[in-house]
Amino acid sequence: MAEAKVLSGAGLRGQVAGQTALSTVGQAGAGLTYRGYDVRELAADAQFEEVAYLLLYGELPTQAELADYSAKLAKLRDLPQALKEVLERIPADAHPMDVMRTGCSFLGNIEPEKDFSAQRDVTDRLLAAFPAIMCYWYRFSHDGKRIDCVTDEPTLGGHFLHLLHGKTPSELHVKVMNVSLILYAEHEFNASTFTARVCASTLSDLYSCVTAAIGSLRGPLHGGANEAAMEMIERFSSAQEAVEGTLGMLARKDKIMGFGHAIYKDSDPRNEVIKGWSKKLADEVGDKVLFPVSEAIDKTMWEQKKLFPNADFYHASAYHFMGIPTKLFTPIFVCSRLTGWAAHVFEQRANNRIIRPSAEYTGVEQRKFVAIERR
Ligand SMILES: CC(=O)SCCNC(=O)CCNC(=O)[C@H](O)C(C)(C)COP(=O)(O)OP(=O)(O)OC[C@H]1O[C@@H](n2cnc3c(N)ncnc32)[C@H](O)[C@@H]1OP(=O)(O)O
Ligand SMILES: O=C([O-])CC(=O)C(=O)O
Repeated sequence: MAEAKVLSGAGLRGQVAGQTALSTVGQAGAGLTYRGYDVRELAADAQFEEVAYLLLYGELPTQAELADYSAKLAKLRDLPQALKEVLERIPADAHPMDVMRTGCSFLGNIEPEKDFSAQRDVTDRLLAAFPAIMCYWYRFSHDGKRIDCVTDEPTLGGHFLHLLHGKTPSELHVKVMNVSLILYAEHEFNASTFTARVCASTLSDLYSCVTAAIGSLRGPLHGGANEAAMEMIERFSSAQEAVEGTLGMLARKDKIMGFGHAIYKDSDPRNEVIKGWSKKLADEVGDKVLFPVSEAIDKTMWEQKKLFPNADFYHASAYHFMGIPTKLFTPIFVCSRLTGWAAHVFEQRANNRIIRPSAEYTGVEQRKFVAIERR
């Protein structure tokens, strides 16, 4: 059974900043649960839409509820013309996380959350529209193509892959996208979720909370690590090179992206799941480099530093094997984590007090003002 990490020091580490009934992270036993369910069981047997429903509506749906929910999301996939026009103005070299931030924020202008009773409908709209926001911009700016934002794919993961590649995805790829969206959905008081809750605590609107959270997820110490991990893995052309390169990075005290965790002590339960799927995809494409390189880095990090891959590390190769461009990795995280962010906003609103911690002052003592001509 995994041991709990001793949490203390800067970054509010180990301090309880609020309550949640949504997930447990790093507790002995399961490691990660969503409303009491082990994430590994959800990833093995559930559909992402079921997990979204669980987080947003409180319980797993029945067959009929899931069918209604999936039909509701399918109807909300298309983008308003005004949003398409905004996306067309964003250059190809923009960062896709900035595109997601703008897309979310702009939708908040034209379809605002009028009052908090609309919070679930706004969330469902964003959940359905995010894949198209990402892919409409990507395909227009990179291929000069105005794609149809509606597909007949039954799942959000399949819908995303279809929009990106312009064709029906394979069953294996739909399965892996589904697993990935489940693994990334919720993670207690991580930096982006805490950002969303701070914003919610001022009684701001849901679009503002999500826009703020996207900004926090973008950084390489958080969601941006999946992209950064891919860039590192691609630098090596063999396992031997990867071992030498990793030793060099450690000697230079570089941060190795996709390793370590603020809460987990010796493993991230999401890693074994996505690593298994990455291996299946590696076999499917006949990969002889990326997966062995990833494993060599993984082994070296454990031997040298007792640092383990987090959820992001093997997501990099898994996404790559499905032909997803590296710069879209973190936006996929947004499509999934929206569910956790929104569920936390609902929780914060249901029992709110403005989040306003104190600071320890380290500046100069109080002193007399000196008029400008005497300075
Ligand atoms: C989905 C997610 O957001 S998962 C996180 C994704 N982020 C990454 O993968 C970025 C790389 N990892 C990191 O930067 C860190 O491990 C974080 C940000 C995830 C957690 O940070 P912390 O809670 O401060 O880490 P922790 O307290 O366990 O660090 C212990 C020591 O290991 C080092 N360390 C931790 N992770 C790494 C790493 N990936 N590479 C090299 N050294 C590391 C720290 O620098 C620290 O060393 P020190 O004591 O000499 O300062
Ligand atoms: O919990 C964290 O600090 C980061 C993380 O793994 C996540 O948000 O999924």
